[in-house]
Amino acid sequence: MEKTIIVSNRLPVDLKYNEGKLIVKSSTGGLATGMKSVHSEGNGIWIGWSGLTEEVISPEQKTEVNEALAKEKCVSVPLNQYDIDNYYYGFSNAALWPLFHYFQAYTEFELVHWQSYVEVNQKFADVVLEHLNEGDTVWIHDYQLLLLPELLRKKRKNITIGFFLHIPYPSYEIFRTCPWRDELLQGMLGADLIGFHTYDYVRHFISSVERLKDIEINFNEISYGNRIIKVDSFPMGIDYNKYHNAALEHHKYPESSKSELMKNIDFHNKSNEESKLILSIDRMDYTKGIPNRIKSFEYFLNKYPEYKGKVRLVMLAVPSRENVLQYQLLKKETDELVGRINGDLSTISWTPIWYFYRALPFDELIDLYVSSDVAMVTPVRDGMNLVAKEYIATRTKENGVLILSEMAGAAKEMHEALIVNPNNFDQTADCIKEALEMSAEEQKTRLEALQKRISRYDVERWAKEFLKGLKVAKNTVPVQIAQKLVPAKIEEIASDYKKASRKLFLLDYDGTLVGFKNNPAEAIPGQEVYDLLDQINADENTEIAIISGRDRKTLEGWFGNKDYTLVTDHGAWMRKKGEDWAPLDHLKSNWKENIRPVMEAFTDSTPGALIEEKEYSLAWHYRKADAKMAALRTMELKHVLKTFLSNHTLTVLEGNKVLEVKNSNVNKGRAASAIILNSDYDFIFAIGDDWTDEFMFEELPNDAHTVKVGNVKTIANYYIEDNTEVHELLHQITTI
Ligand SMILES: O=P(O)(O)OC[C@H]1O[C@H](O[C@H]2O[C@H](CO)[C@@H](O)[C@H](O)[C@H]2O)[C@H](O)[C@@H](O)[C@@H]1O
Ligand SMILES: O=c1ccn([C@@H]2O[C@H](COP(=O)(O)OP(=O)(O)O)[C@@H](O)[C@H]2O)c(=O)[nH]1
Repeated sequence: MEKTIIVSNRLPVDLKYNEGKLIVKSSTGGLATGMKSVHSEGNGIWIGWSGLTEEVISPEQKTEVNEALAKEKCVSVPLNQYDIDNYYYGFSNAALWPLFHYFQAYTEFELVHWQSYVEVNQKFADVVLEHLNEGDTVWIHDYQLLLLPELLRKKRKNITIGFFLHIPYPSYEIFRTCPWRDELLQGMLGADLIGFHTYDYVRHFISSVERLKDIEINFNEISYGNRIIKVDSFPMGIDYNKYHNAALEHHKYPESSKSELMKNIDFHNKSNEESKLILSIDRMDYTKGIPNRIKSFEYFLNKYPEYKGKVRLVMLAVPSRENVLQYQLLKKETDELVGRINGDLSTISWTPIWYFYRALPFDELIDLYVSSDVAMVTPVRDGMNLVAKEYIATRTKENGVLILSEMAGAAKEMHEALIVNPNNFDQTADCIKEALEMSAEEQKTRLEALQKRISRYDVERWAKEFLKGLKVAKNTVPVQIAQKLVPAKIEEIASDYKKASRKLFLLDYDGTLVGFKNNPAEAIPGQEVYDLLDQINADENTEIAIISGRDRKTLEGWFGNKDYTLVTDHGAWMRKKGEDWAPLDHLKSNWKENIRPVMEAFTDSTPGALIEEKEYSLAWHYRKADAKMAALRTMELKHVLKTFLSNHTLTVLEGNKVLEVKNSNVNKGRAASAIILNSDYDFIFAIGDDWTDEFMFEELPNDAHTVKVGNVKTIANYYIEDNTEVHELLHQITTI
C-alpha cells in the first residue's frame, strides 16, 4: 500500500531517560505540534531524530527506544553528539536559521558545520531509502534538510517528493552570502513541489533560483532537467478544534482541579477589578522579539502610567537551542531586562512581568490562552507563528485582542489583529492601550472574522492542500520533448508537401536561414540562401514568409524586391505578399527613453556588449562579450528590466545571446496567426532556432510541421542539430 513518509529533523515525540526509565513526551515547536494530527491519521511513518544521541543509550535502550517509536509510527535517524553539535547547533541553527531570519551578523559559516550538514542529510536519506517503496510520497520539512530532496531524487528518479520550508525564505541579497548557496538550491530542486508559508517567501526563492541557476521559470513552475518543479504558498494552520475544545473544557474546570498557575491568575484577577493580563508565548529565540516586547511594555507603562498596578505581562519563554551562544546571550538579556523592570516598577501587590522560562504542559498553556485579555505576538521575523492562531482558537467567549507583528508570516492572513512593527515601541504601546480599551463589540467582530478563517484553514486543510498540490506537480510533465527529424519523417513531410494545394513556409532568419555571426550586421544572406528561397517560391501555390526579429530597414534591404511575406521586429511590422508594410498593432515606443539608460549602463560595464535600437524594441546583444561575464550581467540586467517593466505592457525576450525589450502584445505567434488568418493553407512548415520562435510554433495548427534548430527545450514537433542542416532540409522537402 502506498504511504506518505514525513521527514523532519525532530520527531513529534521527544524521548528522555530519567533514572533509567524512558519518558516519551510531545515535542514543542510549531512543526511538531502542527503535523502531529496529520501523521496520526495517515497510514505512513514519520522519520526524524528522537532527541537522544547515540552516545547516551545502550544497545538495549536502543531497542526499547525503537519499539517506543514504532508504537508512535515513528522511525529514528541515529545521530551522535558530533552531528548534533555541527549539523543541528552548527549549520542549521548558527548559519541557516539566522541567515534566513535576516540576522546576518549572527550567521557563522563554518566548513566543519557544513560538512556535517551534508553527512547528516545523507544519514536521513539512508533511513528514508530503507523505508521507501515504489509509489510512496515523501514530505520533507524545513531548513535542517535542504539537501534531502536531491539526495533522494538521485537514487529514486520516480518518487514523489514534497518540501516545505517553515521559516522565512530571505531575499536573494541575503541568501547569496551563503558560501554553499548553490548546493542548497540544488538540494531543494530535487523536490516536485516546494512550499512556503507566504508569497513573499515564494518570490524570494524564485528570484534566487533565477539569479543563481539560470534555469527557465514560468510563473511558479521551474523547468529543471526533464522535470517541472512547482513552487507555491501554503500558509500553515493549527488543529483548531483541539484548541477550541480545550478552551471550552477549561471553562468547566471545578475549582479544586485548578493548576497552581491558574490559581495565581485567579488571584491576579481578583486583586483589582480592572486588572488585565497580556500574554506572551514563544521559544526563547532572538527572532521572536522578546526584548523588544518587554521594552515596549515598559514604554507603555511609562507612557500611560494609569495602567501601572492594573496590567501584567505574562511571559512564557520555552528554552531552545541553549548550546548556541546567541541564545545564551538572549536569555541573559531577557533575565536582566525582566529583573530591572520588575525591580523598578513592582509594588507590594503588583509585579509588572510574570516570567516563566520553561515549557508548560498543554492544559496550562490553555489556562494561559483562555485567561489573557490580550496576546502580544511580536516577533522581529517569523516564518508563520502558530501561537497567534492558537490564541484566537481559544477565545470561546468572543473576547480578547491579538497584537501581531507585521514580520510574522501569520500577519498575511490575520488582518483583523492589531498589526504592529515590533521595532516601533511608540506604536506598540498605543496598540496595547487600544487593545486594553477595545469595546466588547469590536473585539467580537474582529475575533469572529479571525476565527472563521483560522478554523477553515486548519492544519488538516493545509496538509491536504499541500498533498493535492504535490500530486498535481508530480503529474505536470514538461512540455513534450521534440523528436529528432529522421530521413523517414523528412520523406513524410515532403510527401505532404507534394500532395498539398496551398503551401506556406514560415522561416526564421538569424540562426536558421543564416548562421550566427558575432556582429549581427555580418549575417547577410548569401547567394545560396537567395537561390534556395527563390526555388521554393517558384513552386506552384507555395509562399514564403520570413519572420524575423530584425528591423524593417534591414529585411527590406535584403528581401525588399522579393515576392515573400516579410515580418520584422518580432511581429511589430508585416509586409504581406503583394501588399505594403503595415504595423500589426498600434504601438508606443516612448518607453525607450527610460530603458535605454539602463541598457547603456550595462553595456558600459560589459565589454563587447552592444545595444541595437529598433522601431519598437531595444535589444542588448552580448554575443561578443566574455561568456562567463555575459551570463552574470545578463541575469542582472534581466532582473533590473523585469522590475522596471512590471507595470507596463512590455516584456523582456531572451533570444540567442540577446535580451530584447518590446511590447508584450507583439510576438511571432501573433504574426504567424495574422498570416494564416482567412487563408486555406493545407501545408504549413515552420522552422526557427530561438525562444522567440516558440510563440510561432505555439500558434500554428496541430497539423503544421514545426522544427527547432538545436536540441533544446521546445514545443516544436521535431528538431535538427544545427543551422547547417537547414538548407538541405528545405531542399529535400521541396524536391524529393
Ligand atoms: O526543533 P527546534 O530547534 O527546537 O525548534 C522548534 C521548531 O522551530 C521552528 O518552527 C517554525 O515552524 C512553525 C510552523 O510552521 C512556524 O510557525 C514558525 O514560524 C517557524 O519558526 C522550526 O522551523 C522547526 O523546524 C523547529 O522544529
Ligand atoms: O510550553 C509550550 C509553549 C509553546 N508550545 C507550542 O509551541 C508551538 C510554537 O510554534 P510557533 O509557530 O509559534 O513557533 P516556533 O517555536 O515553531 O518557531 C505552538 O504550537 C505552541 O503551542 C508548547 O508546546 N509548549
